[in-house]
Amino acid sequence: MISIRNLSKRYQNLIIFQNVNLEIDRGDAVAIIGPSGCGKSTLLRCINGLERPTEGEVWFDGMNLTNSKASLEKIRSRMGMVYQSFNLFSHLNVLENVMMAPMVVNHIPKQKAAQEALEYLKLVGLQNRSFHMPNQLSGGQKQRIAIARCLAMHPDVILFDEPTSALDPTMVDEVLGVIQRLIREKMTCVIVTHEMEFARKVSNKVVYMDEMGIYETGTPDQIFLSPCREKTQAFIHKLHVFEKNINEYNADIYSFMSEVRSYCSQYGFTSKQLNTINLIYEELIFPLIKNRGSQKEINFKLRSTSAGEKMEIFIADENASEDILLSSNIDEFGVKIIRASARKVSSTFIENKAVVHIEL
Ligand SMILES: Nc1ncnc2c1ncn2[C@@H]1O[C@H](COP(=O)(O)OP(=O)(O)OP(=O)(O)O)[C@@H](O)[C@H]1O
Repeated sequence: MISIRNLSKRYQNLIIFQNVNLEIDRGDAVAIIGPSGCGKSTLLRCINGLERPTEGEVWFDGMNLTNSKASLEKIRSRMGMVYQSFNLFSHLNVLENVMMAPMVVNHIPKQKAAQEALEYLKLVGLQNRSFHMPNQLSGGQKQRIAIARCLAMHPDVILFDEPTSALDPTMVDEVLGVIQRLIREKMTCVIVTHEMEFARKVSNKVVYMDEMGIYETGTPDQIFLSPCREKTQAFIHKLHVFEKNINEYNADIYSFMSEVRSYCSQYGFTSKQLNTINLIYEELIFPLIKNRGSQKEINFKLRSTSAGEKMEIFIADENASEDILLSSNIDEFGVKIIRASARKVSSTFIENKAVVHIEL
């Protein structure tokens, strides 16, 4: 239905995303998630032609939207958009807000437009507010009116741009409930959202954006239960990371431990865990650096979940083979103490680097 091909967007020298490819089929509910500022809303605006992509194409039912000959107005009427900020006409009542576009754009006679508008207001549970003005409604009600207004144009797909971000938390569910109903009724929906639980529950495709593009896509189970890539994992599990490249010039245990200590106190590490990190530095990292005899670095990464239930260390060395990291180059006794202090120690090879993984 919608095919996004090699789409890129830049503002002057600022690359927002590049080489985005995505297929959206009829009946899909696609959730677009990712950190703030990664370009989710910009991608949505490029899909419906509100924003012109720098490169690439968006195809909608066989029509190339990026081709200037395409009638954007005609296409937009089949592609509804619901914004964070509702965008209702403040001088029109609820019914008139919903009737407006069908009458003006599709030339539907007034009586028929009113009849249909009432149906859609009923669908979003607000038929008894038809003659209210927007300023008499709560945020959640305004957003449901915005959805009714969108439905009145009989769109083939609805793009939701953070539909609940501007709402008081008590009103989020009433709006998500309406969207969920549309999805159940097989309306094709693309939803940019920060509501992870909702995305997981209602979508059939999840797109995680990061690093100037689509970083990982999958089913909700793939993305939320077992994401493959590191940044997706960090985002989903709300991981905090402390990272440092250590070489022979900055291998100073006092400054290293002072940085680690301030990170650890922020994220609730125990003093026993802190002692283990100190030990790891002395018995594992420092001997490795000493034996390096070059300017090569060792990457140290401390990672923890926000709830503090998992705390891990990754030590990556691109020069060492897997076994060297944990045996021959370093003092066996030191490794034994580390093993005794940590929950789990293992080593693997990732992207040509030997990596020791220690769970504290
Ligand atoms: N007209 C513009 N000119 C320059 N930069 C822009 C413009 N519009 C957006 N940006 C930048 O593009 C980046 C992506 O913005 P966008 O709103 O698409 O991100 P987002 O992922 O939807 O963020 P959020 O989740 O916070 O809404 C941001 O850094 C933003 O500042």
